[in-house]
Amino acid sequence: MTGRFISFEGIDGAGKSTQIASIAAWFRARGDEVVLTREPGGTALAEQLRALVLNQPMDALTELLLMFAGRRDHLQALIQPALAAGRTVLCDRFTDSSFAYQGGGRGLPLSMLEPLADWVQAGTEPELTFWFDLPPAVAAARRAGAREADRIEAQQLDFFERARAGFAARAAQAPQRVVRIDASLSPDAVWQQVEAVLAQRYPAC
Ligand SMILES: Nc1ncnc2c1ncn2[C@@H]1O[C@H](COP(=O)(O)OP(=O)(O)OP(=O)(O)O)[C@@H](O)[C@H]1O
Ligand SMILES: Cc1cn([C@H]2C[C@H](O)[C@@H](COP(=O)(O)O)O2)c(=O)[nH]c1=O
Repeated sequence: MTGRFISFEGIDGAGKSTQIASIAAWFRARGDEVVLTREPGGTALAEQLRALVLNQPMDALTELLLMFAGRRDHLQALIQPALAAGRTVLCDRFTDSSFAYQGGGRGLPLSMLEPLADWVQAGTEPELTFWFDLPPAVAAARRAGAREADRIEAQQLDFFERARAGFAARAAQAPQRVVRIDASLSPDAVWQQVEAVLAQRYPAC
């Protein structure tokens, strides 16, 4: 793997999408070729799975399997070829979201998630993950002003509390990879934190 693989995580409404455009611009200014992508989704097949998983009723295990099925296609068809070509892949959500939402939120056991992550990723892991962290009530207020809720966004606050705890557990397990950003601040203050991490991790040559 020669390119950079960076992921962005957090509960719905944390402000990931708002920051990713600036992050893409930061890497492009350094001369990187940037690929912006997302999960669930990122390929034609995975986008079809996204439409199903965000809108159709299903049980938690089906939801988990569809997330990982889409991830497999996304890795094979888009992420791994882009990394092999030396590109910088910026991915709005990746496997940490499965641990937070299907593990924490839905309560599926880690013993179910861990082997799936191993099989599907086969060693491909983000080198850096920004975790945009904020209280679920603040995120819910932001979402309410922005758009209509999908099947997962329509969950109650306690679901997002468990998902937030799931992200915290992932950050504690991988402190070198996962950087917590205080996402409750203004967009400018959030950007200052992100930019400081980028400047420290990727100093100018
Ligand atoms: N730091 C911020 N302070 C206040 N509002 C914000 C901030 N960042 C983003 N917002 C607003 O909150 C809403 C959600 O932001 P955004 O879509 O970036 O979140 P997200 O993490 O990408 O959400 P999702 O994961 O559900 O797609 C938008 O209306 C956006 O303008
Ligand atoms: C990758 C992934 C995502 N989810 C959830 C998290 C969000 O509620 C939606 C995606 O919506 P977004 O607006 O694009 O953030 O999917 C999940 O539950 N499990 C996953 O693995």
